[in-house]
Order: sequence, then structure tokens, then C-alpha cells
Amino acid sequence: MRAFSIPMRTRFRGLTRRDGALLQGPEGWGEFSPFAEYGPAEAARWLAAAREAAFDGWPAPLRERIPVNVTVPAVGPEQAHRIVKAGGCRTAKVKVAERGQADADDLARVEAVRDAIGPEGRVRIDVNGGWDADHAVKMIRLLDRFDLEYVEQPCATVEELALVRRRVEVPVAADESIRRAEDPYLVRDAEAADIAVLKVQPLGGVRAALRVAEEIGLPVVVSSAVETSVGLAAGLALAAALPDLPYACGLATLQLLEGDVAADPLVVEDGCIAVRRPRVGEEELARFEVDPGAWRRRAEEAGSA
Ligand SMILES: O=C(O)CCC(=O)c1ccccc1C(=O)O
Ligand SMILES: [Mg+2]
Repeated sequence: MRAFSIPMRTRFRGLTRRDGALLQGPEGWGEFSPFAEYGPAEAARWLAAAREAAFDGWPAPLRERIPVNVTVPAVGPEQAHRIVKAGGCRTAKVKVAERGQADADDLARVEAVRDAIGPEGRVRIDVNGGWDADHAVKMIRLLDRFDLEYVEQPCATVEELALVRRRVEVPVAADESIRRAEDPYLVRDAEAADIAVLKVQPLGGVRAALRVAEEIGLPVVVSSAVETSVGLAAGLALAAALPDLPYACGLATLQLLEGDVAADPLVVEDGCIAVRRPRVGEEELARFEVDPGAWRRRAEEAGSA
């Protein structure tokens, strides 16, 4: 097992570095990078995803290129504009409702992103459960001045998502209500979302995520957990194996990191990422490598959870 710690270009989800481990097996490399606050039971699914990548490989791809969105952290409007222009994507996902910021900050950021991407581009927002239902309805209606493709996880609970979905025109996507839920199908049963955001590591691998996609019966957006090219490759494999892929995926997150462990990183070309498995480069890894001891212990704990 090898371990890495890569600085983030801008703070994201309160993170300033992305830490994780890499395991190698006959099929290639797998990434194990659960967030620091996750316990062994939750981390066990992330470990299963890494083991699948290294030892089992993935189902055959149905497509070669995956359209992706540029991810815009909760930065000021000028920086948001620059990120979208540099991203080269026709879809942008904008983080809103950051703790310590005001509604006016969200309005200014989304306005700048719409301006940067142009009238033909798509703009979606991700609230990470930061609003209560009444505030969500108010903010979604305000922000829809800039024409929203959908709103991801406007509120924390499935009940609130269902309430908001009935009160706004903008489609609702569920993320945390699927990947961190005991029962991901509550969203389906409560008719709480129009779209399912699926992430490979939190769901326990590409095959596990494909089963969720099939069972949940909603259009899927594959998104990353801010991973190196090794973890992103698993997201691409999922996006490539889904029977339908109507939306751009949130896999352009290498742009959020200062560097990568791959010799041939998964970069965006013409708004898409090519479906392939990059090689871990010794020189690239060396820039960010840390002692793997803590990650070995974390994997052991997760393995026996
Ligand atoms: O979807 C994207 O564009 C990037 C991925 C992303 O936003 C994310 C990354 C790590 C943890 C949570 C999330 C999230 O979608 O909420
Ligand atoms: Mg999200």
C-alpha cells in the first residue's frame, strides 16, 4: 500500500489537502480515500471499491468519452468566472450555501458562472444539504433567474427533499441521501428526487453502484469524491457502463488538486474525459507520497467492520 497527501488549489468541503491510499492488484491500482471523519463501517465500502479496482476490474464500457462538469467551489465571483473559463466544460456545478457566507454570495457566484459559460451552457448547483425547505424554495426560485439545470441535495433529509421537489420547477438531485444513507432507496420510495448522484467509493464499487442505479430507477450523474486519477478512473468506468447517461458527470475534479499520482492524468478534453485507466507514475507519486502506516491501520479496521 502507498499513501498520498495532495494540497487542494482552493478549500473544498473544508478540506485543504486530499489524503488517501493506493493499492495495487492484478487489474491495476485502486484508490482508498475515505474522508478523515468517516468511521470503519462507512470506510468499508470505500475499501471494497479499491479492492474491486485492484483485483476484479470493471464491467465492459459502453462508451469511450464521458461529458463532465467543471466544479466551482464556494469562491468569489471573479475566481468562479476564471475557473469556468479555464475548465473547458459546457456544464458547471456551483457550490452554494457555504457556512459563513451569505445568500448574496451565492447569487453573485451563480451569476458569474452563467456569464462565463454563456446562454447555451448548463448550470447546476450543489447545496450539500445546507438549506431548510422554506429557504431552499426561496433560493432555488431566486437562483433560477440564471436558469438552473438541477439542484443537488438542497436539504439534509429525504422528507425535506420531497417537500422542496413538489414546490419548485427545477429538478432535484439526491447525493448525500443516497451515498450516506442506511437505505438509498428511501429517495425513490418518497419520490424525493428526479436525479440520483452516484459515487463509486461511498457505494462500495462500480458493480455496487450499477446495482443502485438499476434499483433506484432514476437518471444517474456519476460524481467523484475528489480523487486522484486512480479513483476517477473508477467513476469513468461506472459512467461508461450505465445503460443511459443523460447528464454531464462530476468527474473533472483533478482541477481542484495541485497535482496527481498518475503519469498520464485524466484531463478534460473538449468537455469530456476519455475512458481509460491511468498508470501511477513513481515520479508523480513521489511529489505527494507519505508514510502508509496510518492508512494500513485504517484499511484493517475497515476490513473487519
Ligand atoms: O460533482 C462534482 O462536480 C464534484 C464532486 C463533489 O462535488 C463532491 C466531492 C467530494 C465530496 C462531496 C461532493 C459533493 O458532490 O457533494
Ligand atoms: Mg453533492
